[in-house]
Amino acid sequence: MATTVLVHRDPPTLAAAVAARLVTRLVDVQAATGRASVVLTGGSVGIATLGALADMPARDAIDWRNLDIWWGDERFLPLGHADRNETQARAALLDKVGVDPARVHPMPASDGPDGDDPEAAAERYAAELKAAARPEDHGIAPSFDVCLLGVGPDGHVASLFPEKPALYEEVRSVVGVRGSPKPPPTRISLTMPTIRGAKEVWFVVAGEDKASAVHLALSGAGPMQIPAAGASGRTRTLWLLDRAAASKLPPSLARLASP
Ligand SMILES: O=C1O[C@H](COP(=O)(O)O)[C@@H](O)[C@H](O)[C@H]1O
Repeated sequence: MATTVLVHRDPPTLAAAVAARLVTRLVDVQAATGRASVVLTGGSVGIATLGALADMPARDAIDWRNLDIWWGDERFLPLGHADRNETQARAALLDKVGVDPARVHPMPASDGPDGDDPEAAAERYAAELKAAARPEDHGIAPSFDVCLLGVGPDGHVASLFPEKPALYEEVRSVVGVRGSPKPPPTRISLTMPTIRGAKEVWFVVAGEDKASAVHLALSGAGPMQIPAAGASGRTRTLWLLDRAAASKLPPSLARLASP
């Protein structure tokens, strides 16, 4: 499995580069198979990437109606809440392109059918993933074509935080998370085995406050301390960084993509 680190000048350049890369990858997969799937991330650079994609004429090359859209994690809040990753993704991109609503798979909200019960909501999402998994996926969730992941300053990915029980989950594809160190405290997250089932994992990370976590993840830190260290794609893992996030990496590891 190949790991590549690419460094871009600044957050807007990074967001535009990831958006362009996403167009190419999804178009290629759709040309080969007629469909594609992507897992979205929330967070600053994750949403900026969706905004950059919305602004890009090349977005029309994607067959939006044959794209399944999933989320890596969600803040467990009422539907339409401004802090939900879903709300932000819809505003930045999904409301502007011709997605098939049946193929957009938001994680449940805290005012949904399971009420304020994140574990039940996680089970509901797990059932949706299982129903979408095909025999060739060899698992209880689809083998996503691209899984986008932000990384927190503490090294968290999705809503898998250092040393928290969700990180140790080996069986379930989705878990409810309580007591998140980053607000809001209640969340839903894909588990590490589900993330690792993706064909490609792309970390998208900007900012100096992430530099230590990025360095530790890429220099052999344990995944219980730095969750990002435990996430990888089955065929490819890409670290897409801005200069500040890459500032603690040895030059031998990081290739400057936009000088
Ligand atoms: O809360 C979350 O944070 C992480 C990282 O966000 P960032 O703003 O530090 O880039 C994000 O990946 C996750 O989806 C989100 O729920």
